[in-house]
Amino acid sequence: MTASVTVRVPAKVNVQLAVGPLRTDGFHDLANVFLAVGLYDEVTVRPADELRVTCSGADAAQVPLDRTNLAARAALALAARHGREANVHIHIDKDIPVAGGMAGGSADGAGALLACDALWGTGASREELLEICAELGSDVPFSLVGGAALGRGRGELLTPLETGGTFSWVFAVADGGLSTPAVYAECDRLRGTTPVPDPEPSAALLAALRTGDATALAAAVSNDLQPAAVSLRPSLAATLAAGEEAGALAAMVSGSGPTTAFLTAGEAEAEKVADALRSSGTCRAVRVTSGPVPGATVCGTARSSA
Ligand SMILES: C[C@@](CO)(OP(=O)(O)O)[C@H](O)COP(=O)(O)OP(=O)(O)OC[C@H]1O[C@@H](n2ccc(N)nc2=O)[C@H](O)[C@@H]1O
Ligand SMILES: Nc1ncnc2c1ncn2[C@@H]1O[C@H](COP(=O)(O)OP(=O)(O)O)[C@@H](O)[C@H]1O
Repeated sequence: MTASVTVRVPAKVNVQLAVGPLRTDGFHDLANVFLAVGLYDEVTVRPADELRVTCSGADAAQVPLDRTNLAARAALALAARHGREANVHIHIDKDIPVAGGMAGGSADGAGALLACDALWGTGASREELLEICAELGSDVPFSLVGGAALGRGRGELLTPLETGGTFSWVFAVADGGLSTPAVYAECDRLRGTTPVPDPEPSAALLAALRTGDATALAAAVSNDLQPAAVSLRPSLAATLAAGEEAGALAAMVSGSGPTTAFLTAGEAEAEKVADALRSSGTCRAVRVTSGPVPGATVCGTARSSA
C-alpha cells in the first residue's frame, strides 16, 4: 500500500501577458506566454481520517489551511469525480512566494491533484487532470504542464512552446502580496474607455524562445498588468530600476506581481544583478534561478509495510 506521494511543482513567470477587454464572466482573454522556473513547492499526500492541510516554509502563515486552499480543492475535485472521500493529509512545503504573481497556489493545486491520483491509483487521464486543473483556476493547467506554453482563453487553453535554451532569471520578492482580481480591476480602471485590442502572442517573442536568444527575448517581453501592479504598489518602480541599473537585460513585474523578474545574459550576470538588488533595500528577498523546467512531477513515493 502507498503510504505517501510527494510531487514537486515549479513557479512561473509570464514573459508575455497580453490582456484583452473584460469579458462578461469577469475574466479577461489573454495571450499568456508562461515559462516555468526553478522555484518549487513540494506537495506530499498521505492517507488520513479526514481532509487536512498543513504548510511549512517562510511564508506558511499566509497560506489558508481550510477548504479554500487550492490543494484541498484539487483533492476534493478528484475524489468527487471518482466517487470517493478525499481523506488525505496534504502537506505543502512552500518555497514559492505567496500572492506574488508566480502561481504558487496553482502549483499546489496541480501538485495535490497529481499526488492524489498516484496515492489513490485513480488512473485519471492527462485530459481529465487538465480539465480539473482548468476548473480550479486559469493558471493551474500550466503548473501541471510546465516548460513553456502559450495560454489562450483565460490562460487555461495551452499550447506547448519549443525553447532553444535555458534563460537565467533573478526574482525580487516584495513585502506582502497583491490580489490578482484587484490587479486586473486596476488594469481595467487605468484603461478607462480606451479601446483594447484582442490579445495576440508576439512573433518576435516566440522566435526568441525558440532560438534561446536572451537578448531577443528581453527586447520582446511585455506585461499588460505591470502598470496596474505598479499603480497599486508604487515602490516596485525602485526595484525595477535597481535591477535595470545592475545590468538586467529586461526588468518586469511577474504576472500580477508584486514579485519582479529580471532576465539576465547568464548565471554570472544573474548573481551580479542579485547582489545589487539585495543591497538596494528595495525588496524582501532575492532568488536566482532559470527556466524552462518541467511541470508537476512525482519525486517521491513511500510504501507502508502492511
Ligand atoms: C495574472 C496571472 C497571470 O498568469 O497569474 P498571477 O500573476 O496572478 O499568478 C493569471 O491570469 C491569474 O490566474 P489565476 O490566479 O489562476 O486566476 P483565477 O483564479 O482563474 O482568477 C482569479 C481572478 O482573476 C481575474 N482574472 C483571472 C484570469 C483572467 N484571464 N482574467 C481575469 O480577469 C478574475 O477577476 C478572476 O476572478
Ligand atoms: N496552496 C496555496 N498557496 C498559496 N496561496 C493559496 C493557496 N491556496 C489558496 N491560496 C490563496 O490564493 C491567493 C493567491 O496566492 P498565490 O497563488 O500564491 O499567488 P498568485 O495568484 O499571485 O500567483 C493567496 O493569497 C491565498 O489566499
